[in-house]
Amino acid sequence: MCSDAGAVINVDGISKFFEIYSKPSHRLWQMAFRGRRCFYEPFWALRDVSFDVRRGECVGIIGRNGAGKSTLLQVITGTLAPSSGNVDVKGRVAALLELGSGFNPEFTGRENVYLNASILGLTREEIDARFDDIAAFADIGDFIEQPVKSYSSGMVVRLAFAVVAHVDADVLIIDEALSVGDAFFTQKCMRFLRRFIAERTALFVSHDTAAVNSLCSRAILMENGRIKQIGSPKEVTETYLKDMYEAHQGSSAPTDEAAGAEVAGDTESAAAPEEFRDMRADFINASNLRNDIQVFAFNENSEAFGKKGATIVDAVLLDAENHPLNWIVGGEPVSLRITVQAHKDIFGPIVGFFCNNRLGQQIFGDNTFLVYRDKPVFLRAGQKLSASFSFTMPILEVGDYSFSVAVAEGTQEEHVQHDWKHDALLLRSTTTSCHTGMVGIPMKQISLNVI
Ligand SMILES: Nc1ncnc2c1ncn2[C@@H]1O[C@H](COP(=O)(O)OP(=O)(O)OP(=O)(O)O)[C@@H](O)[C@H]1O
Repeated sequence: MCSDAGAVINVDGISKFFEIYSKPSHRLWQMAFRGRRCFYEPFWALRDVSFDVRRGECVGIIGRNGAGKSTLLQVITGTLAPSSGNVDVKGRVAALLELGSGFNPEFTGRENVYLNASILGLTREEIDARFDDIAAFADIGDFIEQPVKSYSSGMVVRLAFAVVAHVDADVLIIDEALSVGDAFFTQKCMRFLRRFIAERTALFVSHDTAAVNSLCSRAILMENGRIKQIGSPKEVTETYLKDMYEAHQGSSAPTDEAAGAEVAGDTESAAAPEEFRDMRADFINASNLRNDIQVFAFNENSEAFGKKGATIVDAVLLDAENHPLNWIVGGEPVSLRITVQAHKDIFGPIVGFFCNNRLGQQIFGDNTFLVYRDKPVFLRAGQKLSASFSFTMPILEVGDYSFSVAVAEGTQEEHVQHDWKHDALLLRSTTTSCHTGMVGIPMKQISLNVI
């Protein structure tokens, strides 16, 4: 293939086979015969794979289990030699491949930071200067002084990501690492990745089509060791989902039909509910499709920015009687109460929130500005203010979510941000009826009419 002169990564006709032996003894024979006879069957994990990645691109690689994604990344990072073809990568490459594969389990976190960062090209002085930032990013407390073998998988990925985020890499290669961390950490990584790929280059393997669509500028679909499609993330993830759907179609169909039959029952009587409520709510909430959402306590130490003329001291979800909730159900009414402490006089406070999914995509949010536009509130230093938002909780897909909360002063267009707390309130959706789109909207009415 003709390579692109501006490419940071050039993958040119890569093929890779693994030697598959039917008996362990054949491996010994193979060594003894030194290639004069062949005792293995070649298994082609990659066949004639070619593509370029330019600076400023983030390319997502998706495909079913065994499609060859990890093998491809290992060939690109140089941990695996290709059987044929060439790879050329310009600049410093930092990779997060198999979980913790770069760590020595007997060494402490601190020792592994020094080991890994020096392998990635930093001098001892550079690592000394960055160590505190790396430890703060990993946020694993005193575990940094413990051997890595005592870490949970989440801690390993935190430390590994913290190292690669601080080595001034030109190219970042990530293999599914983000699926291991918790929601706070995933969002911190996402914020870092967005900044990183604005200027540099990343390759990102994932089964998560939302992550690929959110982060990547291009995507590659792998199938049986070959490239099936290269294109926009949207096009490529659509093909991937279509392939997955076709492969699994048989098994999921009866469940959908069962739910549909119940719902379609009596559309006339359910046509005009007195309150806004999904017409299927009773059926859904009595089944394992109920959208159970665990609510964690307000995290006052979450990452924050702002001038701190006022700070947010609490955020809580409440029921209709103003009782704090640690469990809510998607599709049901709920209130979010945000409490602000003023440290100076604030004229015209605006309090708002965003609900983010685990990729940091803002899926919904609101603020108090429009309601108080013509009657701004005056808050004196030392006073507290409570802002309340009552709404119907959308139905969330299974996964981790967070509320970011903020207080500003001024107008929608021109304001001073006093306190923006990322991920102040964590939610975990454990079961759901929502499998398409970013959230499910409760449906007031659904009907079928033969006309
Ligand atoms: N060392 C090895 N020896 C033999 N076969 C291997 C080896 N490593 C990978 N394979 C095979 O190569 C194929 C591609 O594997 P690879 O791990 O690259 O797939 P993948 O797309 O990353 O899959 P997954 O999504 O499950 O991680 C698989 O069929 C796998 O079994």
